[in-house]
Amino acid sequence: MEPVIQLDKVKFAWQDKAVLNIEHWQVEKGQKVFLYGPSGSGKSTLLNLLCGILTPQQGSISVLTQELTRLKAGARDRFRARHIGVIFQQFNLLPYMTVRQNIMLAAWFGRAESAESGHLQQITGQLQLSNELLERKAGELSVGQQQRVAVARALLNHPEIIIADEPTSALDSELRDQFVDLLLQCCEKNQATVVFVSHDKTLAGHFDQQQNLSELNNISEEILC
Ligand SMILES: Nc1ncnc2c1ncn2[C@@H]1O[C@H](COP(=O)(O)OP(=O)(O)OP(=O)(O)O)[C@@H](O)[C@H]1O
Repeated sequence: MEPVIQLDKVKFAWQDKAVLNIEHWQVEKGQKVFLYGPSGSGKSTLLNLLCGILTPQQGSISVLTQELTRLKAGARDRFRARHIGVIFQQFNLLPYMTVRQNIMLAAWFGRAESAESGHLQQITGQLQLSNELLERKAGELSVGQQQRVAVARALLNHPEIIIADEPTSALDSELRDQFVDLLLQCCEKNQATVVFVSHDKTLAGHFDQQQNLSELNNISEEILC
């Protein structure tokens, strides 16, 4: 199996506070990884490193065989736009824009075919987003609808990797399970590898691999807290 994400000897500190020290970690193509750990253990920091939003002070982060630490900030942004779909905790939708406009924002930096309307229809169909809903302002949607829009935007460029940071925390447990099922089904159809972060260990069973960040990270929890 080929790794789509590989970290070696990665060290990251916020100012002088060490947060991550990871000897080796890899995620293989098509894997659906549930990454968990206590609050403050560095989950969001790790996701930001995988996306190239942050860079480590030491070590190597290879994504789809591209060494991210060798790219300048602009090149990392372009790489993320083409290859990684990110779903943020707060969804980051623009409330005054329509659902269609919010989703199509991803096409701006992405692949040319993402801007084709047939492609948009295919993604919105998978996520049960109706044509009527596409024309509504994002700020008028329920949390569950916003979540599906955030997934549609993340999938629009057919990314090889989906990274999701606690996207279920605002939902009750039944909706949470439904959302994770739908997300994983869509990722499967699009053959995307998934790294999903959550505190909520009841979701772990949906995934084929569980990774406790505290076991991966060679920094003691007393230092982190
Ligand atoms: N922008 C920042 N500046 C300084 N320190 C930061 C910053 N962001 C995070 N940290 C610190 O880094 C550590 C890890 O934070 P991080 O947000 O990655 O943890 P987390 O596991 O995602 O937490 P949570 O589950 O609560 O979201 C914490 O000690 C936090 O205070």
